[in-house]
Amino acid sequence: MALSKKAVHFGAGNIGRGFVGQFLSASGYEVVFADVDDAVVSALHEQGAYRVHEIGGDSRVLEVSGYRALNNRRQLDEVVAEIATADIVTTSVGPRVLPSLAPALAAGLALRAGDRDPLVVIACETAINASGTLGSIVRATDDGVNAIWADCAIDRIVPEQSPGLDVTIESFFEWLVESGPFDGRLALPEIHGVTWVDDLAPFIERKLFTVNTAHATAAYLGYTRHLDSVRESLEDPEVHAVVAGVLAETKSLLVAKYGLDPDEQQAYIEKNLERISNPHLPDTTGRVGRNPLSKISRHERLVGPAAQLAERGLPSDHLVLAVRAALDFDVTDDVESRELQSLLRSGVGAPLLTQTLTGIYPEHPLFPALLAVFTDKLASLKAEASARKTPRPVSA
Ligand SMILES: NC(=O)c1ccc[n+]([C@@H]2O[C@H](COP(=O)([O-])OP(=O)(O)OC[C@H]3O[C@@H](n4cnc5c(N)ncnc54)[C@H](O)[C@@H]3O)[C@@H](O)[C@H]2O)c1
Ligand SMILES: O=P(O)(O)OC[C@@H](O)[C@@H](O)[C@H](O)[C@H](O)CO
Repeated sequence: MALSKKAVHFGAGNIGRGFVGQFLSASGYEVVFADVDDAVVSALHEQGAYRVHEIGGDSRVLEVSGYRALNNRRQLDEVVAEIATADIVTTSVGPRVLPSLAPALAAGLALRAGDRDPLVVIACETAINASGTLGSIVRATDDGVNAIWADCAIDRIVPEQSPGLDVTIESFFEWLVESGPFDGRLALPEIHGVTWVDDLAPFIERKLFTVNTAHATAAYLGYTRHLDSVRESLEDPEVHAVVAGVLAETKSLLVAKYGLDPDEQQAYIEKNLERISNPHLPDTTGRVGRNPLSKISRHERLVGPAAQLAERGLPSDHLVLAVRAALDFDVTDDVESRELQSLLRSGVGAPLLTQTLTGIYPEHPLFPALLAVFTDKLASLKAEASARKTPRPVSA
């Protein structure tokens, strides 16, 4: 049976195959995956189906089939043509890659027939204002594009996977999409699992500053203790205390900023601590700590809440400790980790590194604490280097 609705999904990775693609397919969309990884695209094409294993209270296995798959580097024209006739475009490529999708979207929108409904674009990344940012890049080339850019908060833990297309995923999910941008131009699309909200800001900050702040803190502190899994990391009493500390700090921010009920936020914290230490879903400090440069940037899960707390005169010491631990993250197959480690060893001083990497400048109340963190890291690198140079005494 031909499906009448079409979705193009960029990024057929963990969240793309395991969550967004599966939900769109279950909602009656023909899904066209677009990815730059030849192996993933070929496997999707050749296998024609894959399975999603949901682990948790209601464990079950779901099969996804009936999709198509294209390589948006090698088959760009075909992807552009698919966008021109799609109802919806979703993404899960990572916030740093997201802007690079703008030319394909702009080209697809330029080809779109004038009488078609607006294209709905939902960037499903862990980032604030991801769809809006993508929209502003596309609109900078053509302000008249016929599209609705709807931001979302997407929450579901998909750890590193075994080779192959199947995805093992927690059964819990939350996918909140803002309804405001539709503004009477188009009925809200029927997508299984989506909750439409008028004001996304409190939800996205609550998710990013609770789930992802706790996750990143456990990952970075665990990594410095040579622990491989987030669960093991949370079992370490010192790490647990810092994670509890960051959660208390972000709670005080969320309560002050959005008037959240403190007991409800505490219940949300407890539920998420259980989720991130789920024994059935082993997650690694390497995956959760990936892209440390992004994670210590100005509006992200560590510096973002710490800066807002400092502006309100509230403490953020635990968040600052997590930033310090992030500077130790040194994983060779993570590009940002290599970039971070080389910047820390480049001879640039602590004040400039603090400003460039965190986006916090000397006039900001958080600056002294972050400067102390970078100063401490540079001092420890210097001490390590001089220990390597000092010849060991010859034993008698
Ligand atoms: N894994 C999770 O628990 C989870 C949960 C919620 C949200 N997210 C968010 O989803 C996004 C992706 O995370 P993931 O865990 O699925 O990562 P992933 O690495 O498993 O998947 C990313 C996919 O994007 C593809 N890709 C990279 N550049 C591309 C490009 N230019 N065009 C098309 N495809 C491209 C990669 O080949 C890969 O298949 C991130 O923003 C992440 O924060 C992840
Ligand atoms: O995807 P990242 O790198 O932004 O963050 C790593 C994890 O915290 C993240 O993937 C969570 O598992 C996810 O955000 C849960 O919804």
